[in-house]
Amino acid sequence: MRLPLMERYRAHLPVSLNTPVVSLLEGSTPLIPLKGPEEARRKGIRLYAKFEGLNPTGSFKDRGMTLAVSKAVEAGAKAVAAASTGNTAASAAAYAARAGIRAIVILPAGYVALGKVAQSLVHGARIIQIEGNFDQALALTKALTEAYPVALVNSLNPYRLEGQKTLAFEVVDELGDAPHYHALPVGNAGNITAHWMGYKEYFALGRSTRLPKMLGFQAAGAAPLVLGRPVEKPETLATAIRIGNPASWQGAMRAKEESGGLIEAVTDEEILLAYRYLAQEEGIFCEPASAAAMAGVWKLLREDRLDPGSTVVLTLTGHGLKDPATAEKVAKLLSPVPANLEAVAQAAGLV
Ligand SMILES: Cc1ncc(COP(=O)(O)O)c(/C=C/C(=O)C(=O)O)c1O
Repeated sequence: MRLPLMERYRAHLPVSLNTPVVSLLEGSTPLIPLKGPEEARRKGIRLYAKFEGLNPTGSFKDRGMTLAVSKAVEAGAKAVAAASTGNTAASAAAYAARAGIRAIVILPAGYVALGKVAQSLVHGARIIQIEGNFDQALALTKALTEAYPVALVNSLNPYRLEGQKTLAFEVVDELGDAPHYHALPVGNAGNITAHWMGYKEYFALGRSTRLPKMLGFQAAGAAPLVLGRPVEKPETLATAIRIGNPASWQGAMRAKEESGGLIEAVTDEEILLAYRYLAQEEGIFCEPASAAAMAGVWKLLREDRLDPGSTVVLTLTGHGLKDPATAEKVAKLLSPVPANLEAVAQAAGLV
């Protein structure tokens, strides 16, 4: 029987018997062994995809939201608010509906993928689109929750990171140890901060014999952590990580430095190649931002920067259905054909 995430890892979370469990049975996502590109196979490097697109709202955000909304309800909140590039909004909308409280989401107009807007709409969230980017949306949301009785559920809320650290627990529980490397995309940087928290906690408990090197990847047009300064006008087709001034900047730096890892940039072209590889060679449909992890690992493999025989886990953070428009950038839909066998066989390339 599948457990709510908060029950599976209750001993490691800031909850008590007074904490309601607002859950959609999130977590326990599959760790899928990849065939891996030739550059990995010839060095005996094993790749695994932690597919977070199979969470209830289709992204890793559910791990943090189950805890943040549960703790907000425990504190008597009647509404939660989040700025979002889309997935935090979708998750906040779903968990607020689950809890019977209101969700207010502030989105950068024109830069949120269709699937995520649909989710926030259908769950009944109050959607406010601003004429600005995510960083401005976050500043406004912080101001709103300071001025009115609304709980902030962005990753500035520590309960979000506490929930998201459970991904590391699941990887160690399943592999029997931590991987040598853990790769993931980085936008607002809550997730890399939370992954590192989880790995350190489990290592301190003796549940693993090693700590992984954290490999964070940003889109080249939205790479403040790579440049070492905020990016005023971040641009990338991976709209989930189109963020110029990460709220968890320090957490990301700690994860990189303490783990001996790295945070580097990948281009939109490399992201699309990885996005297509995962879908067409591995059968995994993730959203573009998630593919940045694959693009980054591929780059390190080409540059011979990963140890032979090592194990690499990639967090694929969101499902590809979130952003159907991007699918058309890697595959073209053929025009309709007459409804007869000859035309169909010809279009199928069989004659
Ligand atoms: C699919 C996907 N992949 C990667 C990230 C980056 O994680 P962080 O580095 O913890 O921000 C996001 C983040 C989305 C939001 O920040 C939001 O939804 O507001 C995402 O949706």
